[in-house]
Amino acid sequence: MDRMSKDAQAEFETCGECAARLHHWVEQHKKYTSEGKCAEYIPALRYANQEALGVCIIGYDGEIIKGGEADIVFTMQSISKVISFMTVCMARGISYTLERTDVEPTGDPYNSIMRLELKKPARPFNPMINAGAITVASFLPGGTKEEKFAALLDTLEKLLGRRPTVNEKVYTSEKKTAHYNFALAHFLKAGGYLECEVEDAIEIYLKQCAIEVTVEDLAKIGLVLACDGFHPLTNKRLLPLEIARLTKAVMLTCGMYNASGKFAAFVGAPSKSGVSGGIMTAVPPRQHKATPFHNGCGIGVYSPAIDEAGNSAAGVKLLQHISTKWELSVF
Ligand SMILES: NC(=O)CC[C@H](N)C(=O)O
Repeated sequence: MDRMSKDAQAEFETCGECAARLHHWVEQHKKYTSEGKCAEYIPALRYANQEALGVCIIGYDGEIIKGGEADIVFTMQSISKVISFMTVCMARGISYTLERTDVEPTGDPYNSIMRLELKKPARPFNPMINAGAITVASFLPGGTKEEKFAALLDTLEKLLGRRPTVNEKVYTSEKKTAHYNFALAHFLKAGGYLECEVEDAIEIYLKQCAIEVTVEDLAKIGLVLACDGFHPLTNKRLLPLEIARLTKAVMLTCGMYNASGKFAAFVGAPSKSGVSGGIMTAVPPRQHKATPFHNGCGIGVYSPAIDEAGNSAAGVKLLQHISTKWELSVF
């Protein structure tokens, strides 16, 4: 018999009830946007609506629910690191990729340069921090920066069913102020961890950060990861099983930067955030058959006011609430 507590049974809801509940939770959590601030170091991001909060959940059977400002288009920023990592793993193999970036959490801010100096050889700690992501971007398959970036778009097109666009304004605005990222790239180049020139690696990396998505797009990718790379609605395998698993492990341990431990403890689902305020979450199937989305789901959240670690302030709080109520934790 399923492990079905009375509480869990009481929580059983139809999709319509879930949607109503989600809508209510979004309204309740809007107040937490005041605990964060829009990223200002990328000039174009500071004009986002600081009070926005939107969410989309897509379940295994294609059921989709949304709440709040769910139609806003925003840039992926660091969430794109998941896509580039998977693309390089698929094109070049897992061991080749892991020789160039480890999968260990750092506990440092995402743009920290410190460990590239402290450890020799200066292999980046993981692909979810900027150092690792710039290395990974340089190793995307292709002989030119255009081919490399196209390879990343190919993966996204497979996952989303459309080829996403780049927000040129965000890209050029970040490029002007990307001093940290250039510094990281020079260190990486000196240590032999870039396949292309510094300028090209930064161009690919910043362009991937400026790819435009919605919360529904993030939920779609989250769902495929939740299902170990298999798309439950089209019955197609989009990512190899071992790459989907590896990616989820890296998301869980490193995806929320130096708040990854707390996020694992209180939300407990592989997730990746970006400084524009997006969070992509993959919720694998769970034992508690009486809870909504127990067959797994993908979640996309957007709320641009971010906390000190660079994670969406209200987004994290909302995910924590949903996880507690619907038992989303993998632990
Ligand atoms: N945390 C993030 O989303 C960082 C991405 C951003 N483009 C940067 O490199 O700084």
